[in-house]
Parts: sequence; structure tokens; C-alpha cells
Amino acid sequence: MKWLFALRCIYIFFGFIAVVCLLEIYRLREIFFQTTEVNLPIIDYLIDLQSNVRQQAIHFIQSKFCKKDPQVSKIDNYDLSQYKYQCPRHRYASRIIERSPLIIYIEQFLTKNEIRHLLKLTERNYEHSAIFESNGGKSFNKYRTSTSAFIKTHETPIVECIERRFAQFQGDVDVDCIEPLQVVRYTNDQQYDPHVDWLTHPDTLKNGGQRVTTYFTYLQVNCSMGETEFVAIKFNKSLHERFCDILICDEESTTRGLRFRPLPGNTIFWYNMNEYAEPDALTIHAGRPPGKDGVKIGLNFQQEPENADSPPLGLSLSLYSIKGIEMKMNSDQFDQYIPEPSSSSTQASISPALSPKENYTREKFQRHLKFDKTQNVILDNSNSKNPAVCWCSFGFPAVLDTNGVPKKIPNFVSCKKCFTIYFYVLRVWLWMGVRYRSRMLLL
Ligand SMILES: O=C(O)CCC(=O)C(=O)O
Ligand SMILES: [Fe+2]
Repeated sequence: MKWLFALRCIYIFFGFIAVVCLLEIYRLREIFFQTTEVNLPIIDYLIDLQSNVRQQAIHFIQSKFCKKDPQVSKIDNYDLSQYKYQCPRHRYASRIIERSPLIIYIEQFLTKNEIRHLLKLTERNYEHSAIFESNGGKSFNKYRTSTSAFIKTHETPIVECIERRFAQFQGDVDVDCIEPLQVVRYTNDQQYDPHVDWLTHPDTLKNGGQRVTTYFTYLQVNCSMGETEFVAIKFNKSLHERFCDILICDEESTTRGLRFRPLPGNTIFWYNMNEYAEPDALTIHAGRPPGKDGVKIGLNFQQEPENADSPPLGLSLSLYSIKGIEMKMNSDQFDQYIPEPSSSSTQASISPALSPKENYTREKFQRHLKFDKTQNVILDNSNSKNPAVCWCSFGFPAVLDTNGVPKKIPNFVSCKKCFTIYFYVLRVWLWMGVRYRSRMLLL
């Protein structure tokens, strides 16, 4: 009978295991259906999954290759839990307000929790806001009377997620090509007179490059004033009236520029450069005062070119916009632009001179610029009287004649480090008079 008893024990044992398994399967099923059934359509689920995988890959790569600042500030009064391991998925809505300059309005770009965190992080660090002078120096004056505080790049997991969101909006640009976030605070009659965000002095440009785009986000406002006004873009009833929920539309509107209401969490995004890589004077804007007992706090975020050696964002766009010309001018026709060798030349050439009739393709010319500097050089233009910003990275491709005198190839510029040759067009800048004009021309 002993074996019968053993058999019963085995039955009971396996029966017990089976019950436990069934209970476990039932529990897992509940968890599974919670994530798929509760208002999360399958497509959202897949997007989540994909962004999680990508986020984990980024974290893995960073942990392997990047030196990360281990000092993560300890700030309470905000919920860090969602940000600890990955950035939470965040939805926002955007609307195009202007096409030229491109201005996009992004609603609820930052959450209340993120705003609280940024305010807490900076509450004790405000100093008088500075402005960049045209000579590259900083100054403090009545044009900008607000106070501001900077946040270190990637200072906290929340800051890093905010930076990533800004970078992702522009197509995952390099998150390290940004200036540190700057929180600006206005009270009463404090304001920022009309100004542009792009930089003019070569020294400030060398630090990180031109400010290609700006995001201005409202963090905290207790007033209906304190708007951001694009003074050179006139309010056009037929175009702008549909945006009266975010723009100020009143009897003054038609005589004023576009005035954005300060609405917390919302962002104005714009391009500081036009498609010809020139700073866009139409982006001139002002931060208006919040008025008596008013407080307005905003966040500045500026993105710079990803690689100082590559053409500024605008220049590659200009290549695109003059594609028609580019197409007509195929590589074989490039030689037509190469100047004739000097006819006064009597000296024997040190190196074989470039014959204009030689079938010189652009690619061949680029190779010469790179590897054989005896025939072709890039002429520097950054020391000219009023250099435009792009001359830090670009010069004129030139052919050395038999006397070794460089002859410019008209209508082309070449990247000083990458040697790529671009066709460019000369545009005369006629906005707001001479002061801006001389600085902005490509030539
Ligand atoms: O305060 C504003 O509305 C705009 C601020 C601004 O343009 C800036 O800080 O550069
Ligand atoms: Fe600004």
C-alpha cells in the first residue's frame, strides 16, 4: 500500500503545481490586458516599445562612451520617478504660424512637473540678464532689464529629457549642440527691447556656431501682458486671425507685430537663419513687460549647427532651393567657370597650370583642393571688411595661374575643411537699412 500512498502524494504535488501555474497565468493575463486594453491602441503600444528600445540603446551607448557628470542635483518637490531610466513619452500639438521666417507654435511642450522642476532648479540663481554686443563682449543695460539663470547641460534627468525633446522636434539633432538652457524672469516693467537671437561676432560664433533656431517657452505667468512680439512681422487679419487663441488680437493688432500671449507650457519655435544661411532680420522680436505686479518666467533654448565643418543648416537648404540651377549646371559644365590662365604669364610654370578646357568636374576639383594644393586653393574671406558669418567655414575656391596668383572661381564657395564646393547666389539685403545689410551679405 506504500506505493499507493506515494502515488497519491505525487498526484497532490503535481495538482498543487498545476493550480499555482493556472493562477500565475491568470495573473499575467490580467497584466497583459491592462497594457493593451486600457486605452492603449496597439499602434501606441508599438511606438512606446520602439521608443523604449531606442532610449535603452542610447543609454547603453552613453554609459559606454560618454563621460557623464555623476553629480545629479538633488531637488525635491517634483516627480523624478518617470524620468529615472528613460524619458516619458510626451504628446504635444504644433501649428505653423509663419512660413518665412518659419515660426511654429508648440502647445504643452513642457509639462507642469517639468516646469516646476526648472523653476526650483533656478530659483536662487537669477542675475541681471546680459546681451551680446556686436564686438563679441557682454553688457548689461536698459535694453534687457530681466534677470536670468542658466541650467547646466544635462544637469538632471528631467533637464536631459527636456533637451532631448527639443532636439527630437528638429529631427533628432545632436543634443550636445545646444546652449545651456536659460531661464529668464521679468517683473513689473522689466522687458527685452527688440533684438535678434543670432550672433554676429566671429569670436562668439567660434564657440559653438550660429544659433540656427530658438525655442522660447513660457514657464510661469501671472498676467495677460508680457507677450513676445515679432515686431517686423505685421499682423495680417486674414492670415493670423485663426490664431487668436494664442496671438493677441485687438484694435491695436494691425499696427503691431505678431504678439504671442504668454501661456505656460507653450513654446514658440523659429529659425533665426533664412534658406540662404543668412541671419533672418524678420526674426527681430521683443519680450514685453508683464506690467504692475506681474511676473513672467520663460525658457530660452538655442540650437547650433551640429558640425562646425559642415555648411550651416541654411546653406544646404539654399542648395536645395536652387536645385534648378544645380541640375542645369552638371559636373561637366563646371570647367566653364574656371578662369583663363593669366595671359601676361612669361614665367615657366612650377606645376602644370590648369587648362580651362580640361574637363574639370566639380568632384575632380574638390580632390585637388584636398590633396594637391599646388594648383588650387581656398581663398579666405573672413578678414574682409564686413564678413558674413558663414565665412568662418567657407572660402572661394581658386585656381593658381602660372605665376602662382590665385584666380577666384565665381559663383562658388568651398567648405574650408570638408572642401565640398557649393554654388551660391548673391542676394542684396534691403531690410532695415545699411546697418544690417553689410553684415548679412554672402559677398
Ligand atoms: O521674453 C520674451 O518674450 C522673449 C525673450 C527673448 O527673446 C530672449 O530672451 O531672447
Ligand atoms: Fe530673443
